[in-house]
Amino acid sequence: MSLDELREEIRTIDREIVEKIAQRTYVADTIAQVKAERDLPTTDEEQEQAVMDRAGENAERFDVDANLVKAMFRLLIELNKVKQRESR
Ligand SMILES: O=C(O)C(=O)C[C@]1(C(=O)O)C=C[C@@H](O)C=C1
Repeated sequence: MSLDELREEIRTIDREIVEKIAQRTYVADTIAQVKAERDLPTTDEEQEQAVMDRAGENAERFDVDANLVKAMFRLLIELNKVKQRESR
């Protein structure tokens, strides 16, 4: 494969990553609506721990750095919490 072809592959993957982040954010927005309707707090620490544990397991499964993957998920969770707080 040429350098251009490899970079084209990266370009496609990068777009897919952003698409998945958008999908995750959309679902989290929907969860936020449900929590607001039920007067539940925006933060659910047990759920956050479950997300982080899964992130670590999936990192191991796909042989990527667990700390890096967990840092990314921590950021995604924090972004959702900021959004959820703002929408109340
Ligand atoms: O599952 C929820 O309750 C969410 O709001 C989603 C989410 C997440 O991004 O995974 C965000 C904030 C919560 O503290 C826990 C998890």
